[in-house]
Amino acid sequence: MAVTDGLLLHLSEPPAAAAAFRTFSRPRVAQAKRQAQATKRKYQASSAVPPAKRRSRATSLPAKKTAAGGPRRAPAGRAQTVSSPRKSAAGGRGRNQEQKPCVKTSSLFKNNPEIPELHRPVVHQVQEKVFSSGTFHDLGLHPHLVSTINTVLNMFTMTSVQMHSIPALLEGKDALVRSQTGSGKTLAYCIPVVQSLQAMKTKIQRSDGPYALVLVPTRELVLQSFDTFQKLLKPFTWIVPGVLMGGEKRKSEKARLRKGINILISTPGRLVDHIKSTKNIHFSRIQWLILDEADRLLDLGFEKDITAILNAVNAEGPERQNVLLSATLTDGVARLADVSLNNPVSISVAEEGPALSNPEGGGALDVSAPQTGDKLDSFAIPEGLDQYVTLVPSKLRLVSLVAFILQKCAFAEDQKMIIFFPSCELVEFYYTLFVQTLLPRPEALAAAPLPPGSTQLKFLRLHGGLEQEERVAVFQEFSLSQAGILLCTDVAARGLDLPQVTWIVQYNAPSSPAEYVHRVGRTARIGCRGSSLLILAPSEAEYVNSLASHKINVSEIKMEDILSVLTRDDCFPGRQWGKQKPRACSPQGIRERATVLQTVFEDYVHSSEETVSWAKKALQSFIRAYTTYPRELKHIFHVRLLHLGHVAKSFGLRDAPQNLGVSAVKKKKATPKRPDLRKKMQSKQRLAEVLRSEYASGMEAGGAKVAKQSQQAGQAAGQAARPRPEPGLGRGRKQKKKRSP
Ligand SMILES: Nc1ncnc2c1ncn2[C@@H]1O[C@H](COP(=O)(O)OP(=O)(O)OP(=O)(O)O)[C@@H](O)[C@H]1O
Repeated sequence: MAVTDGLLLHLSEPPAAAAAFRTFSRPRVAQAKRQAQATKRKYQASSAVPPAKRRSRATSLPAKKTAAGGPRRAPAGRAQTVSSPRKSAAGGRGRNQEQKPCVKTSSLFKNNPEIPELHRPVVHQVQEKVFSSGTFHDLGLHPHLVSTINTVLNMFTMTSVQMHSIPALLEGKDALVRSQTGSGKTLAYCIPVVQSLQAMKTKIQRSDGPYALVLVPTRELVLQSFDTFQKLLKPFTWIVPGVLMGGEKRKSEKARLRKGINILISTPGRLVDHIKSTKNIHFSRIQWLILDEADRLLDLGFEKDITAILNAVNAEGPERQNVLLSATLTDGVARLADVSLNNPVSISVAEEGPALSNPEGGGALDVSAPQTGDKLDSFAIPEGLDQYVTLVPSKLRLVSLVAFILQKCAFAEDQKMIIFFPSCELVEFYYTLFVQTLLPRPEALAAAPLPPGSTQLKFLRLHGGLEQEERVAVFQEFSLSQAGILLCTDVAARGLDLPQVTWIVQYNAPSSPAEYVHRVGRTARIGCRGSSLLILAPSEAEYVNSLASHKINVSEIKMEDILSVLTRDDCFPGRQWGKQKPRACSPQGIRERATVLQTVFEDYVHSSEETVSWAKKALQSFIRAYTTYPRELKHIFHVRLLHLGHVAKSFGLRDAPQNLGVSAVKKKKATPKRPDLRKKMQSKQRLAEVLRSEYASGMEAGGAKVAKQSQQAGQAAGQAARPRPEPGLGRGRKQKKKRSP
């Protein structure tokens, strides 16, 4: 296994950060010449320090001793309580660095791969007009419902998707609804459901049980949809909405089901659990079946559960209306809908091309039979969304991310950023690392308050491995916050309506263009502006073309522009940057400070064996996630293309762990006779496992969920050869009496 270009420095004074600064500030004429000639970008130029191995022996000290001591800081607030290792370590905005006699730092800017020029094709994004010219008054709804929409929700004008969906659904049609993220699809189905149920001739009784069943992929979405129904139902108190979702006590859910729920909102896994184990659940009066985020619900991770639910509903239920909604209803879903819905209308607000004609009508409406083909492969992107990509060598990924956080959140007020990671373990790792190294201790803050114009960073994290209570608390805290940085998995990618998010950062590329669209769709909602940044390694640059083939346009931000914030002395208050001032914004100054920052992370990670092994596990999780990219993206994201030593740097590890790649290789050797089939199965199985664990029903026992999940994920590869369950909807359709999606 390749080892990173480690560099050992023996220093008594000044402290570690300053030491790194000095090391990297030597004049390098030869190098400058090389730089001028090279086709490489200037930030990849090597440092002229001697190779690590030549210098290391005499100066090496065990990593543990090199870490700065100091009292441990109690993290502020509930959401910052973490279970990860938290030994005293270097770092922390404001932490004293003076104790460090010796530090091993690394040449971040050496031996990096060339950053290619990004020739991105310019494509015309599909766009939609968010608002229509119609008002809720125009729909002929119950006057109390209209006044609730106006006074409680403070909404008057309909969005385009609402203007077209609500009348169609009120006419009793099945529908496939596709419109961009943040365009108001939730109300597009909630309003017709409430209008139709309140108008029933025989007044609904609570004990009647469910009339409407709404399925969504995550618990947060359950709560969000429930909240909307609750508000709309204010004047119609006899109609009772209720939720079933993982993480809650099954007993109390059973009691609620016994009392009666008329509009039942649930995640698939939890509902299946109740179908199997609860006597009081029945679907004999179901009139509405809504699948929000339908493409996610119908894909690999949920097939089985949805099949079980459809079988249960079809067995009992009368004729009902079915509605599928998503910003990314794909070809497969449309075909499926074509054969399984009853004469459905397809409502799509999207319009091809840059200009929006038909401003009066609320965007081009396509109410037709479900479409297939190219049109469905291109997803509408909110007009107010500015999308960026940056190419960053693996070694520099961590410092670049942190520089970006500092640039966007430390010097501007009211910045809300969501950062997507590929697994729970990665979220936990970076969350703890950032809380431990980037936040000032309270006593440091008291002694030296933040410089004027800079903002205290606040980190939160959300993923499927957290206890339900904490998930709800984090979701609410981030929703209500004016500012903050939410580190999360794709559990937050779908449907979440978190107000005023200004930046979406993707630390890894998502596994499909649809997931990309949903992730970036957490900002620029309902006509607002927002921005997104996708971080790619140089070897992953081609992903930009893949996005372009789905009509997604991204502009490049150069890594050096991101790193340049580090030359601000106030960007990392309390940190000793060294006695010399860096040459303002010079490439050399940027390199020095990036190295200082990297040293902070490496010191923390190498402060104990426990933290090292924790970082290794996070790295392992990253690699595991990397193997789950689908076949069509494997030529871009293949684990063999990763330089593990360089990737290790982005986990604060100085060297690549020796045995990490081996497991993957070993598994390949245990190949059955059909490698083509086996490979396909393996990656699909892994993806399914990841999805299942991420969107789990929450029925598993409480306790150390994060640890349990990582263990499960660890087993996923071992289960790779297990046959995939039968595709659920096909089976469901055969067994169904009438119609089902
Ligand atoms: N007619 C309207 N006028 C003003 N605001 C609205 C209107 N309809 C919905 N909204 C608001 O727009 C935001 C986005 O709505 P919603 O979450 O339903 O979008 P969505 O299309 O379901 O997005 P996603 O595809 O991401 O799930 C919400 O805050 C909602 O309250």
